[in-house]
Amino acid sequence: MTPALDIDAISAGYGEAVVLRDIALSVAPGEILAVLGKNGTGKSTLLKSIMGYLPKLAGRIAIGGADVTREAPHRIARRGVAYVAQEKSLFQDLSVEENIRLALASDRNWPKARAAVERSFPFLLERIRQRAGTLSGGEQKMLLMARSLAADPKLLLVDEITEGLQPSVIERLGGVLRAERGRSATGILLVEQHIPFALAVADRFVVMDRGEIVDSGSAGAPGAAAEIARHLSL
Ligand SMILES: Nc1ncnc2c1ncn2[C@@H]1O[C@H](COP(=O)(O)OP(=O)(O)OP(=O)(O)O)[C@@H](O)[C@H]1O
Repeated sequence: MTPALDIDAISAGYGEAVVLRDIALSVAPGEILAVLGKNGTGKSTLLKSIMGYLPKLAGRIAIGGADVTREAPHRIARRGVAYVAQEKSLFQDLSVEENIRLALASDRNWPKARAAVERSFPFLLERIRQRAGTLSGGEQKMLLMARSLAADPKLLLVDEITEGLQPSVIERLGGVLRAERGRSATGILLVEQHIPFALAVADRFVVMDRGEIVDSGSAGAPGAAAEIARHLSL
C-alpha cells in the first residue's frame, strides 16, 4: 500500500541552523503515528518541513507516493494535507461555518463536510453562526480539528493539540481521533507531549531528541509509556 507519508533521510533547519538530522518515517493510510519528544527537539520543525515551509538540505518527502520535497506549501496543501498548527489559525471574526468552508476545495463539498462535523463535534453545528473568536480556547481547538477532518485529508499533521486543554476536552479529541482511525484512510502524524493521550490514539510512536529519531515502537506495547517517559525526562 502506498504510504500517506514517506520521509527518507530528511535534514532541514533555519538558515545555517540544522535542526532535523536524517529523519526517516512513514505513515500508512488510516494509521496514526505519534511523534514525542522534549521541548525544542524539532517536532514542529518536522511538520513545517513536511508542509514545505522550510527548504530541505537532504533527503526526500513523498505524500501519497508523489515526491513533494521541493514543492511549494500551497501545492502540498492541494494534495490533501491538513495542518493543525500550534498557533491557532482560525479566522477569529468569521463564523464557525465560514472557517470550515474556507478549508474546502469547493462549496459542493459542504454537505459532506457538515456530516463530518456532525460526527466529530456536533455542538459546533448549534454554534454554526457564532464568530470563532468568541468560542472558548478548548472549543477553538475542537473547531480546528473539525475543520481539518471536514476536508477529508489524505494526511493530517497535528501539533500538540492537547496543550492547555482540560482532561474532558482531551478525552473528547482522543475519541474523535480513534473513531477517525477506524473509518477513514487519513494518515495522521500526531506531535504530542501528552504520553497517555498519544499512546491511546496512535498505532505507533517515534521519539525525537535533538533533531533525530532515537526510539520507536508500537503504541500498544507493554512498557511503551515508561520507555517514552524516560526519553522525555533525560
Ligand atoms: N523560525 C526559527 N528560526 C530559527 N530557529 C528556530 C525557528 N523555529 C524553531 N527554531 C529552533 O529549532 C529548534 C526546534 O524547535 P521546534 O519548535 O521544532 O521544537 P519542538 O520539538 O516542536 O518544541 P516544542 O515542544 O517546544 O514546541 C529549537 O532549537 C528552536 O529554537
